[in-house]
Amino acid sequence: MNSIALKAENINKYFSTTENEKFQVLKDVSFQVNKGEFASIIGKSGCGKSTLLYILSTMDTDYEGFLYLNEQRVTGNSQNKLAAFRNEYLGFVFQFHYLLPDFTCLKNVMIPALRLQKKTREEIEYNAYEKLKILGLEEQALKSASRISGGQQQRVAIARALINEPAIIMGDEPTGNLDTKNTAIVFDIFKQLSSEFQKTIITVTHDNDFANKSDRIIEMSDGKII
Ligand SMILES: Nc1ncnc2c1ncn2[C@@H]1O[C@H](COP(=O)(O)OP(=O)(O)OP(=O)(O)O)[C@@H](O)[C@H]1O
Repeated sequence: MNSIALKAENINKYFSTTENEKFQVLKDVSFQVNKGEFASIIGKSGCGKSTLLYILSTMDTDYEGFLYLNEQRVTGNSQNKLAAFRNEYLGFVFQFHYLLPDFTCLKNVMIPALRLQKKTREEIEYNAYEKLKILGLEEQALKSASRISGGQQQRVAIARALINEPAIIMGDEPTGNLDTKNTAIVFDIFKQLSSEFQKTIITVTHDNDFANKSDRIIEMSDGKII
């Protein structure tokens, strides 16, 4: 049987509008994603995708319902415990790469591992090179992040998301800023990460072609999964 990487159980989320009114943005959202599955969350603007991803990423803890990641219940854990959990199990790729422009690509990839302080600097450097190699960027390793193309920058950001060997990679419009060619490259990387390396990928996207090619589409409408 497939093991479950992520399970959302009856998630409700409200935002306060005025003093006495609440607006329900997520309505009884339940679904699960298996280990190694590549899932895309789609739906019209304003349907609640980013709000959901923010909860799934453990960054937002103000919701009703339960969230399980890597077969552990994370709902109700302290902020410190959640931060440690994120460092160990989750990798993030955003629409904008947020690389440090004056640092080399290699250093950018190393930063999350240096912060974790679990390996020696030499080991981390070796691992960062390996990640850049998987992404076809060994020749860019020693260039500053500001001196490579947009597509390459996004691949460095993916390498950085992989450095701590997360079980789950979450993407918020990871191809939103890329042209067709680079979108296809990023798609193929995610596909490879899921099929070859058993990483679970959960990504919000506006790109229906991208979503259609992924293993699984989670479609939302007006705060619900449809
Ligand atoms: N902090 C907030 N306070 C109040 N309402 C919010 C807040 N954040 C989001 N909303 C509302 O919740 C709804 C869902 O927003 P969300 O950003 O999750 O949608 P989305 O599907 O990700 O949209 P998009 O595709 O445009 O990014 C929207 O109506 C939005 O206006």
